[in-house]
Amino acid sequence: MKMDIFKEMEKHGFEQIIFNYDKTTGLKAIIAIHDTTLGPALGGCRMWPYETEDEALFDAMRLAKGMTYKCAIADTDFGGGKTVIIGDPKKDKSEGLFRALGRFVQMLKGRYFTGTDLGTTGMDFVYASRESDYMVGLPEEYGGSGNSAEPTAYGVYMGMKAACKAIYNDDSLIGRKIAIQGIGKVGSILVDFLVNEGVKDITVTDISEENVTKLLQKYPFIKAVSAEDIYEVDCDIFSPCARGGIINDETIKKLKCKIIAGAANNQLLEEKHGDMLHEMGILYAPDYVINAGGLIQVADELEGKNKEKRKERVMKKTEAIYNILLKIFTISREENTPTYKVADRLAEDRINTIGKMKTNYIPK
Ligand SMILES: NC(=O)c1ccc[n+]([C@@H]2O[C@H](COP(=O)([O-])OP(=O)(O)OC[C@H]3O[C@@H](n4cnc5c(N)ncnc54)[C@H](O)[C@@H]3O)[C@@H](O)[C@H]2O)c1
Repeated sequence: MKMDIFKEMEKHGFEQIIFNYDKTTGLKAIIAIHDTTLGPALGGCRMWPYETEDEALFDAMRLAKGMTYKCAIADTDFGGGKTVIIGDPKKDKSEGLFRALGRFVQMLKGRYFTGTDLGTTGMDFVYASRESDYMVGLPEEYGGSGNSAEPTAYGVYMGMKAACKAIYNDDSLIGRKIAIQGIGKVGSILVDFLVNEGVKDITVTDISEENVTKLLQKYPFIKAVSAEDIYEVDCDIFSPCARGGIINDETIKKLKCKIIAGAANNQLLEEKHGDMLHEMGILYAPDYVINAGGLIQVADELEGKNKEKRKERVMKKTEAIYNILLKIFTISREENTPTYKVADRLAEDRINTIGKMKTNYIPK
């Protein structure tokens, strides 16, 4: 069935969707701009061999809307946007393709900033930045803020502490049992933070044996289980740091944790799974709140403040995830409402308040 684009835009409050085709390179890219009430739209560029155009458009829209909420709750002055390139990142990349993308983004004159996401790398955007002033998250040697995994992992670590504060009235993680799904860029740094605090009972899984071996060489006391067994690990905190959609009808029955706090985007397959977690008494740290560390770094890069102090400043801002989550957990308990719904409401409240405030007339 073909998607009714304007109906979907109306339903989800979209401002603009741009279809970009470059005759020379064959670039096919969709830029979705969801909401720019707080400021220019911000959101990465994904490259994926989508089977249909509808699938690509749906992904761009879903991710762009998610960015609006993420930017709002993380206290940044940016809106939500996303780009998807239809193509195979292993075969279809070229200098021309990304420079063509850069030119299309440049045409938007700063309404939208983009950078890496699934299937794209910092170097792709070094090409794009030759044609555009609106690329972010470039490698540090090219003046960008570089890898965002560290602030993301730090935010997840702070989020775990906030969740323990809410449940045990103690934010120390020492003595807690923690199970981590995915020990890639974010998961492996998260382990460093945990070990550094003194957490001993850590169980991990990864479909990459190489990643598991590397981590166990570094920390021989860590346990590893198969990818299927991670859900059933008896733990205080389950931390999804691999892929989305992993809280679903199948896995939810297996969970033995009290808290879900991880970096993966779109952890709930459907909203109903957030309701189910709430009913089961499992405290869910909404994904776009707890994993906002990377976004906070990119937003800081765009604000263009003193580069030398960037890391310090970004980590400090990321620490605020602790307080935002505590607020969400408190409201959720007081109003008996699932945490994901509370997070959405707080994000919408901020957009509405700042949006209305901006209507006050200032003479030129
Ligand atoms: N990197 C960031 O700054 C950032 C920011 C926000 C959100 N995220 C999200 O966090 C998650 C992790 O990001 P990353 O940068 O560490 O990615 P990554 O690709 O470096 O790591 C993901 C790891 O998960 C493993 N994995 C994949 N499927 C698995 C499965 N079914 N079971 C077990 N392991 C599996 C992979 O082998 C890999 O090691 C992703 O969902 C990403 O979208 C990342």
